[in-house]
Amino acid sequence: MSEETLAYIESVIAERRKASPEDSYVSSLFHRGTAHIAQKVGEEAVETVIAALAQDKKSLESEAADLIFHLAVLLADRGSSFENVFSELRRREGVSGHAEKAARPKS
Ligand SMILES: N=c1c2ncn([C@@H]3O[C@H](COP(=O)(O)OP(=O)(O)OP(=O)(O)O)[C@@H](O)[C@H]3O)c2ncn1[C@@H]1O[C@H](COP(=O)(O)O)[C@@H](O)[C@H]1O
Repeated sequence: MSEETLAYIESVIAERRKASPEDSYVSSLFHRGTAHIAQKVGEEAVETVIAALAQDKKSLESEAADLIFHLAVLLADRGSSFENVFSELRRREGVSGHAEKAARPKS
């Protein structure tokens, strides 16, 4: 999924949240609130893991699409966007995950 596709999905979500919840699944998610949207992200993540472990590539791709879609709704609900997520990923470029974890403040 390219950045262009994610930007398109975000624009569809911004438009559809103005519709009535009866007509639009996107709008119904916003109306049910952050906790419900977050729960949907969790459910789709679990369904993605199950599809991966079942070694079913088509289901994995379908569940991953559901996961990314619901994550886009959650980011919008919290006033954020994939652009901010991409910035964070770009900030991490060139830093090994092992080195980054070792540099985290100890809790
Ligand atoms: N990309 C998506 C998309 N991906 C997944 N889904 C929906 O996400 C839901 C996930 O299925 P689930 O079985 O987990 O959900 P559910 O159990 O029916 O829901 P709950 O009863 O648990 O709340 C399904 O209703 C899917 O249709 C999506 N719904 C909408 N979009 C995009 O948003 C656009 C606008 O949609 P509407 O707002 O519905 O017009 C669409 O044209 C698409 O581009």
